[in-house]
Amino acid sequence: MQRPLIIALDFEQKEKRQAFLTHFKGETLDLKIGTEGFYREGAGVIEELKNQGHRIFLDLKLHDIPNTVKQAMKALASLEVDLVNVHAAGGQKMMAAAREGLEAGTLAGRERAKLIAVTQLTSTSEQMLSSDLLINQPMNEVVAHYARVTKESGLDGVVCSAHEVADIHQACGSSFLTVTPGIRLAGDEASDQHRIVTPAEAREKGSWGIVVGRSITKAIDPNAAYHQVKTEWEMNACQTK
Ligand SMILES: O=c1ccn([C@@H]2O[C@H](COP(=O)(O)O)[C@@H](O)[C@H]2O)c(=O)[nH]1
Repeated sequence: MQRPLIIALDFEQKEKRQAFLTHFKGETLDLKIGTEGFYREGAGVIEELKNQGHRIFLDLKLHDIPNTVKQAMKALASLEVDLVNVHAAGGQKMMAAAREGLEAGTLAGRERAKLIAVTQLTSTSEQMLSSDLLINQPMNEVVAHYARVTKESGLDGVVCSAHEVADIHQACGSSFLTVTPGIRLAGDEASDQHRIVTPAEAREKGSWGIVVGRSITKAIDPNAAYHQVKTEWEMNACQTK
């Protein structure tokens, strides 16, 4: 994956996911399978999408004791996806164990999947951080701290909102990966997301990759919406060169 625009394939039925992809015949995509799709369809969905040539972010956000996460990552490594993740809230030992498991499960001669950690969900607001999680620090400082711990644990990057990318780059260096969901085309509903930006803003703020679900999957013309997002995301890149 190179500065990917990742489509979140969140559908309540396999048939709906498959119908959605008919809008993209002949295009190679960066796709995200999350808990909804993986719990329903199992590993078969990964195989199907890989056979079609797509690159995969398996977004299961593992969060458990270190040994359990290590063994789960070892098992997930056999799926040979491109990007996997854990929750940074699991702590340094858990994240280091995730990396060990991923390395142990990656076949010799194959490239290890990139491993990233969720800092604070993009559906979490500053107010929720303090009232629900009892974290009484500003969001950008909390996210930058989680990113620092993630880097010290040997991971490749984090999931965050684009609003925190500058602070993460300052704390961890600009080559540390920042994958940012919470992307909306101008005028689209935020729904359950709180820390949102447009694709152009994400690029301006320095996101490495963006994750886009409903702005594309719920669009009347998903292919047109995808290319609108892609143009905003890439056009900006040319301007900032
Ligand atoms: O902090 C996070 C981590 C993961 N996600 C996932 O990204 C997509 C976003 O979907 P939209 O429809 O564009 O809101 C979804 O699959 C989440 O599970 C996130 O939003 N925030």
